[in-house]
Amino acid sequence: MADQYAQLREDKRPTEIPVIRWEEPPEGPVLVLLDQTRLPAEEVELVCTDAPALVEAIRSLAVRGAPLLGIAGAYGVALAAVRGFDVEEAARALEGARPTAVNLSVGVHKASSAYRTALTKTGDPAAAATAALAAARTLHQEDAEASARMAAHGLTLLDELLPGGGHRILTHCNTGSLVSGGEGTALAVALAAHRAGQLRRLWVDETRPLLQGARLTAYEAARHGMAYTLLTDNAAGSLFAAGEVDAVLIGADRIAADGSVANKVGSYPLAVLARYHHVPFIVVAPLTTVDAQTPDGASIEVEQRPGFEVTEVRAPQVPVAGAGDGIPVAPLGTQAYNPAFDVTPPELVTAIVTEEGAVSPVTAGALAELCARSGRATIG
Ligand SMILES: CSC[C@@H](O)[C@@H](O)C(=O)COP(=O)(O)O
Repeated sequence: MADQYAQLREDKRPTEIPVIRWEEPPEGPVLVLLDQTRLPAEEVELVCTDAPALVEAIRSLAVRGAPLLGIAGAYGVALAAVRGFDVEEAARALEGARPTAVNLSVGVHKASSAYRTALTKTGDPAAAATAALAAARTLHQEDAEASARMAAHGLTLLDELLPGGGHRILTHCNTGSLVSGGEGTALAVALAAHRAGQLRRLWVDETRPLLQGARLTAYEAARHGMAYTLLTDNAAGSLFAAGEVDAVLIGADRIAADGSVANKVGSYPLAVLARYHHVPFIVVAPLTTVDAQTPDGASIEVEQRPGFEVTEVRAPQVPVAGAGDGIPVAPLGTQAYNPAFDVTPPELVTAIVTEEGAVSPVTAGALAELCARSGRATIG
């Protein structure tokens, strides 16, 4: 037990982290996921043979983070199609697995509409399943490309906003390779700054209650050799007050048409702190995260998670299970408030960086224009 993290301290493993892949063993196609609930203690893979297994993996956060949820949702539809299950039923279950990240429904819709179109055209379920899988693969590839472009645009923006270099960047939750077909969103920008010799320090919020910052972002930062320091979420205020933060970089689960940003709970307080301390607050997200159908922040559904995630703690090496399986840190029967996300209004966001460039200041019109320019005329 004492030395289970030794390898992580001296991490020399490749920086690329395989988080999701489609495999076709003789027993039939499967979706293989890196189980993120077990990180950083161990790298364990989960093999999904049907959509219900994937729905469970999504709910338990074995697979998580907005862009990856989209990719997983698309592969989940393909899995149901290839294995001959009811595709519409699988699509509904996958889409409903978590409510806030719009990418999940985008991914599910892309694969299921490819399936329906091919089925109408050919009448052949096998050809339709092939089309659904192709749509999932395309989304996976497009996300990798978007990730690289966001990193480049984000780095340019940082250079403009902070011309002196030597950035000290604060980030929240996990937004790297673990959530993406590529190197992620906000963390991809920090990584680009690191590679350019511009990152002095990555401040990593631990991100209570499920510790995506401590378990996952620190894990990724260590693998990349970034200079990082972990802090408790409530230490951020004193860090700003000490003048130690040059910029905040976060991802997003859903961006409403007015530019309101839903992201991991704790993002909004960081935006307030950043405004008070005159520090840029930058959101990095692919255009698949912009949701034209949701007009404003108040219309975003925020996922409420079970109270035991707050009233108990558990070690990452213990598989996630239900209430009562962790170590209690509150009296039995304590009620917990456990929203998974919060919403930051557009006026607190300095810029939204997408694969098509940055929007700053953040307005409904500027976002709509960016989406229209990219061919995603879904806004408005
Ligand atoms: C690019 S990732 C952006 C968000 O999905 C990320 O910051 C986040 O909040 C993830 O939450 P999670 O509950 O771990 O899925």
